[in-house]
Amino acid sequence: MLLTWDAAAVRAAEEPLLRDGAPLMARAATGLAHHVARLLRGARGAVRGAHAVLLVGGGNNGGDTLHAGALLARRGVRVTALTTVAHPHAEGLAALRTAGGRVLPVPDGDLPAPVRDALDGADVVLDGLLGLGARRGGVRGPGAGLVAPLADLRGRAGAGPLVVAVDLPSGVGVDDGTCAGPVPVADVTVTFGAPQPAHVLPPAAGAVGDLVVVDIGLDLAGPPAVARLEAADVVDLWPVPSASGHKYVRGVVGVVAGSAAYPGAAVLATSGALRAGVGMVRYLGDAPVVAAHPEVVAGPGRVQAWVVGPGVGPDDDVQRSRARDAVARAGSHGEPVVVDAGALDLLPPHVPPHVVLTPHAGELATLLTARGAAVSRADVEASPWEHARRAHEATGATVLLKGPVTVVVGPHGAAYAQADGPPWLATAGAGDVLAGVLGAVLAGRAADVAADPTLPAALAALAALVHGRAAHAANPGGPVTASAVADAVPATVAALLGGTAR
Ligand SMILES: NC(=O)C1=CN([C@@H]2O[C@H](COP(=O)(O)OP(=O)(O)OC[C@H]3O[C@@H](n4cnc5c(N)ncnc54)[C@H](O)[C@@H]3O)[C@@H](O)[C@H]2O)[C@@H](O)CC1
Ligand SMILES: [K+]
Repeated sequence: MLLTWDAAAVRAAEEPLLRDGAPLMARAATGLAHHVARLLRGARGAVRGAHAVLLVGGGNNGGDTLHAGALLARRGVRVTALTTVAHPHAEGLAALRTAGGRVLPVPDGDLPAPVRDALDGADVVLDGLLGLGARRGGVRGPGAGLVAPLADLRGRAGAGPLVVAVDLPSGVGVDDGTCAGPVPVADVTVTFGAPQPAHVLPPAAGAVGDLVVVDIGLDLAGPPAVARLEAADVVDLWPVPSASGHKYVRGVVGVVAGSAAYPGAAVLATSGALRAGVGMVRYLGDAPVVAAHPEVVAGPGRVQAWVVGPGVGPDDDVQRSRARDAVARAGSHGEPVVVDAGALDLLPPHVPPHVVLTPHAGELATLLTARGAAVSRADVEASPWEHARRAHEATGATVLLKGPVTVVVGPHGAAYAQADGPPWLATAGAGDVLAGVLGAVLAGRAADVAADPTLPAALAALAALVHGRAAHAANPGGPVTASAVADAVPATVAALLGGTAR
């Protein structure tokens, strides 16, 4: 599991070490220079003779970058520092100059020709404008003028420089993953001590690239902020049937899905549940689910978890009433419920955390707006983490917000950000499959869910992980259909449980 700590926790961990005189900046710069050299060797076969351009801001992030530049210069790299403040880190600047690095001040406004030429000729650009000290609003001042030219250079297919973010892509909201202004997009981010929420939360996570953590000796004592489940975590969470387990012990999922307009949603949600290895699926509705899946039992009966809402239309009073009943039962009897799509407007004022909402950004905006906050889809997309949290706080439910990075928020600080699926996964019906997979894992672990209010969040992240990986497996590198994603779930689970996955 990848754990992150917020800026205050990282600073608190640094503080006693700095008081004792531990050379944290030297450790950070040494690790940074090591990874930049490794990347240069990989990209061009040699470190010596490469051209590194440093984007230098006014704080210690710029200091790390200048010191790393000095180390690279000593290894034969031609280093140019583009300084965006009048007084960059003094020691770092002196070290770079002593090592033979060149320094070019960047003014406000148009970039002078030598600055443009330096960027044009760079093999690697180190983004050291802002790190932990970034205040909300993106990069301001002369540094902001470097972001667009850098993006243009990266756009040159195969010919642009490698971009390495120092600690964080400059200007991201460290604790909430927002990008309120222009942010340089990195190929690799080298962070120090511990990852932070912005490394995993959208939209900032999209600017991080590959994440490398350099150990500078921090002891992160407090609770982590946002987690990301990895392949190795699946075996601890997935409901694996015991040899003696019968179908009721393995979990029965009740599905309330589909309507005349969207019968396919019911088939896909049911596919997701079946392929994830549930004991049995009971289907309530008129869609041709049993024809598609003969193993499904039509009609009511005992279930361990519900999936309600996929393809349920706003005028379908019968399905809506069934969905409403399932959500109400979750409050009184404790069966977990996945509430998706057409059932999201049926929530009572407050529900327990084993009610898991699975909206996309537009649906979350509608849900929050219905509860008195004027929120647009764009607001949610700009700050998915904040809005998922608000939805959890407003409803009590565990919230899984779908997107390129799926964010999950539950009670007691349970929080996950999963980036497992390819962009191809943004396809009709994929969300129905996810709802089914999540219903299956909730049913399979219903007894544990009753005992641990944070478990639904972990299981929601688990379902997102498996769903995303199934999309990769369905057609590596190419388009997928929702049905193909569902079909890939059993082998994906087997690989993850068998330890054959990466
Ligand atoms: N504290 C420590 O001992 C360590 C810090 N390290 C580095 O230090 C960084 C944090 O350093 P700082 O606290 O100096 O902060 P930063 O270097 O992130 O930035 C602070 C500076 O940026 C300015 N600034 C803030 N928001 C801005 C914006 N939106 N646009 C333009 N300028 C803005 C501030 O006025 C200040 O001058 C970490 O990210 C890491 O790279 C590492 O050297 C490891 C050890
Ligand atoms: K940075």
